Amino acid sequence: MAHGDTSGDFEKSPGWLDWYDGPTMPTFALPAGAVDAHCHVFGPGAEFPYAPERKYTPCDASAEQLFALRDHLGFDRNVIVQATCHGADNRALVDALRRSDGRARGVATVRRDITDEQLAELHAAGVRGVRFNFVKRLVDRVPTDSLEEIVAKIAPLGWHVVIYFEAEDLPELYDFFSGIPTDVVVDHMGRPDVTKDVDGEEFALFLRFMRENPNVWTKVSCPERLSVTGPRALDGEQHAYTDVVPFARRVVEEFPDRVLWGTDWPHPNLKDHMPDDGLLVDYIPQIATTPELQQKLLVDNPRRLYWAD
Ligand SMILES: O=C(O)c1cc(C(=O)O)oc(=O)c1
Repeated sequence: MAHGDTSGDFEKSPGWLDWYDGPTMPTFALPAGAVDAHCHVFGPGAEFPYAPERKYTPCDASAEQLFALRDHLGFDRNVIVQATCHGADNRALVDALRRSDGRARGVATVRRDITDEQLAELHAAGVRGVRFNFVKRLVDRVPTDSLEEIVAKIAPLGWHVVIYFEAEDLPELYDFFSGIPTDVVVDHMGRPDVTKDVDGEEFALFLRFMRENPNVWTKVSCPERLSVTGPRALDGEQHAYTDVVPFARRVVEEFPDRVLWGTDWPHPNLKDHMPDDGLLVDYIPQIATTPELQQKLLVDNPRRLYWAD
């Protein structure tokens, strides 16, 4: 079956862009032990059905395909994040973790009625966090009292909370986020609008959020999602997404010990192009400009958060 097919009874959402087949070999040599700290598996749908409440149906993207990409790009490990198309059914994630020989950790999505036994099973598989999603096109909003109940259950395991939201929603969510007692990891820098000034009010609020809350980390990932003017990581482009660079570089330089990076493979819901993941790796030295910063971003930080034990 071609990689873009979706199996089982599933048909991809109209306009779906499949992940890039045959990525180039990156020019940037990743440091030994580098972690791709944000990626997903999708299905395969015939084995691990997509959730009824999903807002999109992707192409399949299996654990084997993810691990092949890991090896091709030169990563040592993955952090696999539960994608919203699987809802709170973590079977595909758990299966991928179990096949990884300890080289993958996971972030799950759970409901408030999750039991301690189920959490222990997820922990044994390699899950180390839960994801709370506030992006309206991806999920229906879960009330904060449910989320607080989940935090109380996962905190004793030493897990953290991954949050995904858009910059315009940070003012409303600021106090709730600041009250989370565990480590917190923000997906994709809180999705700044990069057409705005990096010194402007919107990004200043995000930087203040990180400054005021030393338990907050962020992924400086997804330039391909945030970029408006590009250029795109395609056709050999070594300096892609220059409009996102000032934002990511600012965060890496101010918070070098609380940043992570991931490919976001297989890049759900991109509308205008699918990046060449090899060239996406070549974006990294634009935002982490010294070997010391690269070592923290790609090796030391993710290992501290996900492989402390
Ligand atoms: O922006 C997105 O569409 C997106 C979706 C998901 C997901 O569906 O889980 O995850 C991401 O990291 C990004």
